[in-house]
Amino acid sequence: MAPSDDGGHIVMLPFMAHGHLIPFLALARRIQRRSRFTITIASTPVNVRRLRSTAMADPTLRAINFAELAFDPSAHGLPSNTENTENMPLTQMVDLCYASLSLRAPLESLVANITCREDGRPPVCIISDIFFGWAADVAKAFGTRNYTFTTCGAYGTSAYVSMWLHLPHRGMESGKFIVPAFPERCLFDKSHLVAMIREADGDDVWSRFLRPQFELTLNSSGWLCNTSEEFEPLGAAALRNLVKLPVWTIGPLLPDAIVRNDDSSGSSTSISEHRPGKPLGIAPERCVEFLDEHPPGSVVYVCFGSQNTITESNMKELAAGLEASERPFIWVMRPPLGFDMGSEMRDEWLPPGFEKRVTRVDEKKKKKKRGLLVRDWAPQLEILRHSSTGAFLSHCGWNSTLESLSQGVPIIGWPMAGEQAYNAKMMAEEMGVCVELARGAAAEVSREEVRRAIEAAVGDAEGGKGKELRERAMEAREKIRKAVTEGEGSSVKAMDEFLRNLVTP
Ligand SMILES: O=c1ccn([C@@H]2O[C@H](COP(=O)(O)OP(=O)(O)O[C@H]3O[C@H](CO)[C@@H](O)[C@H](O)[C@H]3O)[C@@H](O)[C@H]2O)c(=O)[nH]1
Repeated sequence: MAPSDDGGHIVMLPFMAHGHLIPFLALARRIQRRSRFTITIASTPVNVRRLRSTAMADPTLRAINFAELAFDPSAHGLPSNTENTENMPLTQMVDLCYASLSLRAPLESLVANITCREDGRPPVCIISDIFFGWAADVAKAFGTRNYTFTTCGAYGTSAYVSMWLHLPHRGMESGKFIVPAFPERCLFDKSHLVAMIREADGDDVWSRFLRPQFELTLNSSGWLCNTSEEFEPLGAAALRNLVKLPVWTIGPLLPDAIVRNDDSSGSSTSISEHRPGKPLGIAPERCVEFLDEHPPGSVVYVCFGSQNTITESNMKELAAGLEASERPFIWVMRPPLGFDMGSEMRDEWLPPGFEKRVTRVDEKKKKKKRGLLVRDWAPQLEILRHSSTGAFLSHCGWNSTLESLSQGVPIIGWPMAGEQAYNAKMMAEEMGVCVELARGAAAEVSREEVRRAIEAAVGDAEGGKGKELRERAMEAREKIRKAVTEGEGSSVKAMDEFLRNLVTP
């Protein structure tokens, strides 16, 4: 436990995306458990409503306060109620980023109210997302501190932020390049860059939003990162090198049930409601039932996070590759790129007869169902913690990465956006826990490549990578568990140090 504090107030400001809201909630829970601070998470009305309903259902979150910050999407060219990146095309995402700048005035009012309510004492600090660098100015104006929390890993964050701060990469002749803050041996490749950064020149829409925000985060009093020292030694060093501020590696912020040293494959409803305020596309029990029918380490889980999808032609090839692999699988499906991601799936997006073939049970031949198709949202944690799950075909979002490796499940990487390609690079080069299938949502993937990647991850062929990948993934799992072990874990100590620092004048 951290030293006793005087029960001040912490205000948290997550970016409006599930991949950010989820770790912010987890951070709030962790701080609350280890201190007496009052915590208020501030966000737009739709997001607050969802967060509240999650907190109501979870006793460990009940004491957390939520504050609505007034937000008018239509004033920024967004459809009404569009307050989250979920199912949002990239073209709208930039609008949401610019629109988020309008949260400054409501945040100032909130901080002023808290200050007034607490006899002129401002909040102890504002913990804000890396996309909200402006919160450092708000904190300063109220005579309090600001800490930046990156919901991504240290390696991925350092590469992402450093590349935006050191533009341009446009017209780069050679494929390989060094990224400031990283050692020379750690060369990056042009193919790691998503289009928006490859094409950025400092004066494009993304540069004009991201660069000032990242520069402002460097004025905060320190950074928190959702990782641990032993899990990402190179990334942690790179992040300190880049931001030149104190960095507390307080992660992975995962539910206790998933990190606990518990090898049982049973289901748990307590960890399934993972998307604030939205229902699951399938009951966790059905996934567990499917997984129970297959041998340990045999099932491939396919899911691309909360906001990514693939092209229609890749969807067909992925389906054909999964079929050709002859391995059992669970696939979380969303409409392909170019279609409304929140709409119903259509048969025409898959090879003819695919669903029927893979979900058929042949009683005579005693053949089990090969595939479980989940619409929109799966109970990912339950699936990953089941001993039958053998590999995760993932977009390499940081939460998915941590969730998978915390269970010793190796990754078949298909990074698509943000810092995902850097996560995949680190997992392949530094950790040896990932085979990369493709880079970019629009990369053309063939069924044979899919089949081979699956075989490399779950197959046992002599000379294949499977065994080594699984061993490395188990090593990663141990590092994660060690970091969050009460009393001795590096992340537990880092959290206590951070909390101690908050009460130090
Ligand atoms: O069917 C699903 C799909 C997702 N999830 C959960 O949703 C989260 C998804 O997070 P993540 O894997 O990080 O993916 P994104 O939603 O794409 O996350 C965004 O935020 C991350 C950092 O916070 C970044 O690493 C990513 O690049 C960025 O896209 C995870 O907790 C998953 O368990 C489910 O429970 N069921």
